[in-house]
Amino acid sequence: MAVCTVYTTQSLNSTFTSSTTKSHLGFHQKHHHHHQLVLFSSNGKKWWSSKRDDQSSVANRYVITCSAGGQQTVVIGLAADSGCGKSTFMRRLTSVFGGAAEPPKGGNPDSNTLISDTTTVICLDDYHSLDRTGRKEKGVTALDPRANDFDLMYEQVKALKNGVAVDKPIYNHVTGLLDPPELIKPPKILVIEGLHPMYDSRVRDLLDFSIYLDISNEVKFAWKIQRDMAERGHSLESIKASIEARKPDFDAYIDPQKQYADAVIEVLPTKLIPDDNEGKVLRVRLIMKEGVEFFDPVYLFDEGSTISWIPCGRKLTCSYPGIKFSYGPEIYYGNEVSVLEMDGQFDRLDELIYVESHLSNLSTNFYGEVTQQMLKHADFPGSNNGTGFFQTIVGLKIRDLFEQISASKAKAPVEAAKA
Ligand SMILES: Nc1ncnc2c1ncn2[C@@H]1O[C@H](COP(=O)(O)OP(=O)(O)OP(=O)(O)O)[C@@H](O)[C@H]1O
Ligand SMILES: O=C(CO)[C@H](O)[C@H](O)COP(=O)(O)O
Repeated sequence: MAVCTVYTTQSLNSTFTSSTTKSHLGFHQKHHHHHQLVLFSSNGKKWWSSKRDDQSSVANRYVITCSAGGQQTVVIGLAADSGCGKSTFMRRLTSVFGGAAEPPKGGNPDSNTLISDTTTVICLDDYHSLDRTGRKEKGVTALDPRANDFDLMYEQVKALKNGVAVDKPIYNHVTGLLDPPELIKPPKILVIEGLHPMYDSRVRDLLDFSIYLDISNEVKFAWKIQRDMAERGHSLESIKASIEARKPDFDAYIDPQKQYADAVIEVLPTKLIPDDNEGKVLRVRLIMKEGVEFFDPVYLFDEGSTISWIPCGRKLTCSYPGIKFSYGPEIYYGNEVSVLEMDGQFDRLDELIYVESHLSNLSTNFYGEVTQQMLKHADFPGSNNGTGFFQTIVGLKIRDLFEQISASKAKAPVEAAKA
């Protein structure tokens, strides 16, 4: 991997590691008078230079192309409304790769970024262009595209995908302000999580795989109450008001992204208890798009058939209201999908191996890996139902996708380094 250092003609600005053929660096600097940027390799040789892109809406933006050879970052998008389980999902995903995910060492304590050996998770809230006061003054919510900088999001995700580090802004959820940027180096896997990973078509096209967590209104409300009332001391009225205030923009800008997702985890109230309004028992559907490169949907018993399965009995302990699985082909937003559904909850996680052994295409490295992951994180929310089960399965599919993409890149001829 080649190491490049970026200088302007005047002063040193940032260092980045490049591991790509054809990297593009979107460079953003506020106080800069010279209009040329020169990129040097680690041995001091001039690598490439670029004039300022005066057509760009962002001041002093430079686009640099350099050749260095090597592997690309795999980019995963995870979309969901706030409080819908993205952080929990991320913890399950990074655990599949081993090693803990932590905020950047020695950086801003309010950073939203999580880094582990293989993955870096960035939160798209960091691309809010309006801070809390700005949004209030303009009367827009954070879900409104006008409160977000999609140009910068696109430039930076593209740069990272091409192996170039970026100075990413930080939205501080404690103060509601935009903090000074943090350096993000290109990881093996970049996860962009937040409200709008699939909203802008340019960003969407950079994604190697996309996931939408679709939590039905009833369930979202139950979770919000549990967290914001119990853990954050909010009143029931204020929680209701905040959900209502967000709903029009959620419906307009967030929800439509699910049509683009390669996998959707849909969380609904159970059908096993008539007129249930407690929201404790869940019916969860894993909707998997057919024909996605490097992604083979999971199936139950027989691929492409329609199956209904009640596994409760001798090998799986079920208390009221039991567990019901379904599987089959469907059409979702005009696309062919396979849907695996689980209604109900597990009593004993160790018995999950019985269910796991009836599923195929799980992309496990060994027999029982899903069950092992579930047991490892038994204390995470959703571990006794389809939310945790399907999140774990999607985590394994992402690992498989990453391995397949890496293997296909390794086979491709490597372009010679330019320096
Ligand atoms: N699968 C689940 N089952 C039950 N409750 C859940 C589940 N996932 C999340 N929750 C509830 O929702 C809360 C928020 O979860 P999490 O922090 O993972 O969401 P988030 O989308 O990252 O939230 P935010 O964007 O606000 O940080 C949890 O504290 C928990 O109360
Ligand atoms: O929808 C959200 C995504 O997390 C937040 O509400 C948004 O980022 C604004 O944050 P805050 O409420 O802390 O100002």
